[in-house]
This record gives sequence, C-alpha cells and structure tokens, in this order.
Amino acid sequence: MIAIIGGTGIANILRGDKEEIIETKYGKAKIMRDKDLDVILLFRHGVEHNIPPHKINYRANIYALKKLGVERILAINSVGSMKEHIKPGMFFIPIDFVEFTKKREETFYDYGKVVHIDLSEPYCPELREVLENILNKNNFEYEKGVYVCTEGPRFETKREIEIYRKFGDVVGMTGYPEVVLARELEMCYVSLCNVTNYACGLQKCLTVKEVLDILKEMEERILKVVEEFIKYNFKERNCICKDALKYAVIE
Ligand SMILES: CSC[C@H]1O[C@H](OP(=O)(O)O)[C@H](O)[C@@H]1O
Ligand code: HPA
Repeated sequence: MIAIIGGTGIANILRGDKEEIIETKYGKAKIMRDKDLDVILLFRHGVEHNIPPHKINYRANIYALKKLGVERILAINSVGSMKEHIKPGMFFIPIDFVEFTKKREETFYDYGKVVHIDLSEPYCPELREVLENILNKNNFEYEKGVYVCTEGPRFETKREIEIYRKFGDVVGMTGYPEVVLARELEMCYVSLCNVTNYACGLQKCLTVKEVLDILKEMEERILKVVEEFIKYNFKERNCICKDALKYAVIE
C-alpha cells in the first residue's frame, strides 16, 4: 500500500473520497482514500491548511499509515532554496537532513523499548531511484542534497540561512520528524520537494503568496510525478527500511 503525504497547496491538486479519522494512541489522523488508484492521501496541514508545521501530529499521522498497512510513503514538501543553482520552480530530492526543530515529538520509543535506528540513509534508496527515474523520464529539472528542517511557523532570518546553508541545500519546516518516524516503523519514505522560493537573504522578503504562486505553476508537474509514482509497478521491498529495527533495539 502506498501513501502520499501532501504539503502546502497539495490538497488543491490531489483529492480523495471522504475524509476518514484514524484513531491512534498518539491522537487522531485524517486520511482520504483514492479507491481507483488504491492509495491513501494524508494532508499534513489538514485539507483546509489550518495546522501549522510546528503543531502537526507527526506521530499520529505516521502511526495511522502503518496501521492501514502502508509500506511506502511519498511525502511532498515545499522548500526554500539556499543555493543559487537550485531555482524556484525546480524539484529537489533530499538524500539527507539536518534538523533544528525544537518542540516536536520525534520518536515512537520514549518508554519501554530503547531503540536507536540507523540513519546512514534516512530516505529509502529504492524510492529515491524510482522518483529520479520519473523526473528524468519527464525531463523535470531537479537537484539532490540536504534538507534543513526548522521549527517554523516563521520563516528564517538572513543570518540563520547564512549558517544553515553551510549544512544543507534547502530549508523547510515539515520534513522532520516524518522521515525518522517512518523509518522507526520500517516504512519506506521519500520526499519530493517543490522549490518555491529562494531562502531569506538570497532574495528580499518572503511571502506565502509567492510560495502558492510557484506551487500553482508546478501543479501539473507535481500531479504527473505523483500519478506515475502511484502507478509504478513496485516489487518486493529489498531495502534497508524494512528491517530498520533488526539491530536497533536494546534487548
Ligand atoms: C507557505 S510556505 C511554509 C509552509 O510550507 C511548507 O509546508 P510543506 O512542507 O508541508 O509543503 C513549509 O514546511 C511550511 O509549512
Ligand atoms: N523556509 C522554510 N520553509 C519553507 C520555505 C522557506 O523559505 N519555503 C517553503 N517552505
């Protein structure tokens, strides 16, 4: 089973049937099913985009997908570019991350089992290859690199971006802890980032309108990538994700 986690502006592009509430021990998650494509849609900010990045219940969302039998997740994130060659309107595929979040519940293993998962490859290598093949086949421009996650909901300062750009290539507010929580539950996770702006300091002020305008321009390409990802003929998983807990638990 595949799930798409939609970010800013995606609820206008993808639509499932009616919303379902999935109860979990971490709280409620809201999903939609696209029965034709046999895929689960989850809009992390809510269909009405009324949940800010620092208040998203990431654990309930990821746990709900696991409960529904999801094995593979395509997350869609919007990011600001911290490098000149990564231009607004391009796609970006994270291969690693650095996070500067502050108040997020970032693990399922707070009590009981002590678990230290390996994150030498935080994003599923098999799904990253599928995503790159889709982008290359469609001649959609993209870059790969490091995603820096900030707490939000404010944008970053110029000085913060001067520091962050030494560690990474794009900046967002939702990529973490989603990627880690998925690995803790041995699900494959890949992120398709929409580069919506240059980060603070590389351009003048940042506006939500600018982000939404670029997403509108990218809408068709985003939809194309999602459709081809969903239709991809996935075989048996042969990646590190499915056995993430194998050597990670202190017995
Ligand atoms: C309106 S830009 C800031 C907003 O957009 C991004 O969300 P997502 O990654 O879910 O598309 C960013 O993380 C902020 O939540
Ligand atoms: N910073 C943080 N998150 C973002 C940005 C940004 O510049 N653009 C889109 N999401």
